[in-house]
Amino acid sequence: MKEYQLAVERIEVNWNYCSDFIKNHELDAYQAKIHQIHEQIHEKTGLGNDALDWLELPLNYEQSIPVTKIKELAENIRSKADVFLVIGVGGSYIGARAAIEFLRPDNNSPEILYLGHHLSPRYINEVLASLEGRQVFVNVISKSGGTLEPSLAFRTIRSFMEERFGKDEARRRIIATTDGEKGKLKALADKEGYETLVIPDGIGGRYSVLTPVGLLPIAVSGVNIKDMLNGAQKAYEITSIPDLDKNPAYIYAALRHILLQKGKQTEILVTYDPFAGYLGEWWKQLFGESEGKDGKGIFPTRADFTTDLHSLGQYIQEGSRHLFATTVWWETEDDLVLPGLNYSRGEEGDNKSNHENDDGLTYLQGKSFHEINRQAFLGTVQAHNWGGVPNIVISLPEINSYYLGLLFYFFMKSCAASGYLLGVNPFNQPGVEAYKQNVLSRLEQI
Ligand SMILES: O=P(O)(O)OC[C@H]1O[C@](O)(CO)[C@@H](O)[C@@H]1O
Repeated sequence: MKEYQLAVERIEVNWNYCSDFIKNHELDAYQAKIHQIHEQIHEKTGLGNDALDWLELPLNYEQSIPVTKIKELAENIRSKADVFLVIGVGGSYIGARAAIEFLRPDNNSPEILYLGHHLSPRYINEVLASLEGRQVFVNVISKSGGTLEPSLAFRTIRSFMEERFGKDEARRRIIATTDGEKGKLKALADKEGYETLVIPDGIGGRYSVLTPVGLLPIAVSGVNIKDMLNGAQKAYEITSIPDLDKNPAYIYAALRHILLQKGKQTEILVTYDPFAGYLGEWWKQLFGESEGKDGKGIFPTRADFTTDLHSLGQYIQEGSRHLFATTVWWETEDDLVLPGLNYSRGEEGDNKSNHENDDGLTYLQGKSFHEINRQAFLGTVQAHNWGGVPNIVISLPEINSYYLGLLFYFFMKSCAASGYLLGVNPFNQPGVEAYKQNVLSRLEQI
């Protein structure tokens, strides 16, 4: 490999700001291993191979996903609801929230609220209060159908809905997204006659954003889910090449693995847009649950720049050197130009009263915020690199559903390869059970 970047279909992975830490011959040495991993993923012969049904999902999505049904349900909800309540935790809500908050709901969208992702009574009370007097529709999402937080939230909301709308009308307003056969939620949905959407077998929560789990809420927000699936389809194409030097998902996996071998045990996903916060949360679950096992794995965390440069920036520049960053940079057309301040508080012609450069920022007048943000990004990756923090940069050309679908799939594919590079099963999460069992046994005693 000669360059420090790989651009395919306008997604670019750039490791220029890792050059003090990664030499391209080290990357080249991953070629054979990546070929082997590619085979394990695509032939489904590796660890956890029964959970790889997300892999080809975008390829013929019209066959594997009930897109028309999802769109019809979404249109019905959009025409009737003031509030759409998404109940779920982890992979059963974060992907949808990431897309909705990043792409921003359109004007015809109901307000979208989230429940079932924690147990705080203050929060639940506030959501309940905000439903009063409004038309409410509910999507309860749980693959297992028995996770504590969404189950408790759904019981609370069922009680509210049945009291408020009557049992019959309540059941017309509830959609359950769950397993096609098993689980308490499936049994309840059958008994009550709720509309159901099936989470395909062989797809774990954190790999499910492009299934009905994510697609119904995303469609309710007004996003074109076909565009998103088309983006994922393109990502399938460009990440289904076994060659490391042509496949951006494998490059990202190999770069992370090299950095881990060099003691960089913490990865910060950096974005420069506060609407990308849940995208970072989705990425955190994806990599955290997939890799953190058997005493291995990079600890994934996220930061929102430039905001967090004023809190974490000091540590990143000069603290313990166990960090690397992955910046996701998006081009945007949604820009704003820094205005001038051509006012005068005194008499016309009175030079003393000309305050237009009071803040010393007139040199930036007429410049766009996006360009200023870009300079902040470029200045920051360089400074952090000087401080011993390597930076991988992933760039995308536009903020839209197509490129978000592409990015979701890119990360999932990369994560599968990353897990195999580490030698772990990237599709299970046995460690989550310990806390769950412990909490449940305590709850039985209160
Ligand atoms: O969809 P479910 O079964 O409620 O699970 C929600 C989340 O909980 C976990 O099982 C871990 O607690 C995640 O892997 C999953 O995304």
